[in-house]
Amino acid sequence: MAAAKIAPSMLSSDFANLASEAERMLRLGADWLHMDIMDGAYLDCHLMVTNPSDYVEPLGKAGATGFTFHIEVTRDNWQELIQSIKSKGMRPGVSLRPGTPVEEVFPLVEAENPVELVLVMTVEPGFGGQKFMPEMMDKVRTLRNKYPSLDIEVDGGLGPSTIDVAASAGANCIVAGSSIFGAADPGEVISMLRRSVEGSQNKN
Ligand SMILES: O=C(CO)[C@@H](O)[C@H](O)COP(=O)(O)O
Repeated sequence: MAAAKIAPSMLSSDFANLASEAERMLRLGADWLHMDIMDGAYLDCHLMVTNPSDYVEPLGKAGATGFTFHIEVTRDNWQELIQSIKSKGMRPGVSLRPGTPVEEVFPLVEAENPVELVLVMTVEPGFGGQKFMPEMMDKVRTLRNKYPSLDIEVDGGLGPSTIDVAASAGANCIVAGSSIFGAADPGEVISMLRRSVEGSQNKN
């Protein structure tokens, strides 16, 4: 079973106090800190850059543990990219925009040198505070049925009112920005997201 991972999106944090915001989230129980990286050229990319391979070395040096690129910009070079991400000691992941069919990521999960996480975007990438797209749950269900132990992440509009739908579809890694950073008690939201994922897993 893929373990629950709650990842506050630092895009919603106070950028003037990034270090203390990161420490606060970890203290409140976050598993990962979700960082969105964009160069302004390819705003639909989650590692929102035209050439994700340019960022492997610097992110590896900076101590990143996970590197998730978008399938839409790597259709021709994902094999080399996965290889180089792993060579820097990071976990490779692939993300897909709402309009991209889920089948496009199957080869990357089934490759000899596979990705270890699939990030299903539940909003168009770009900024926090957008509305969750429940229709993306078909992708999550398809992935969970096909790959029982895969890390499946969802990002965009996740919070107390949408988590049960995502968790019951099979998502185990939850990125949440405004619902955590905007809450009176962010620690309680982190715990609540985790309870929902673990509760859904225990039912199955
Ligand atoms: O990648 C993105 C947006 O592109 C996300 O990580 C958002 O930052 C999530 O924010 P909320 O929808 O949870 O407010």
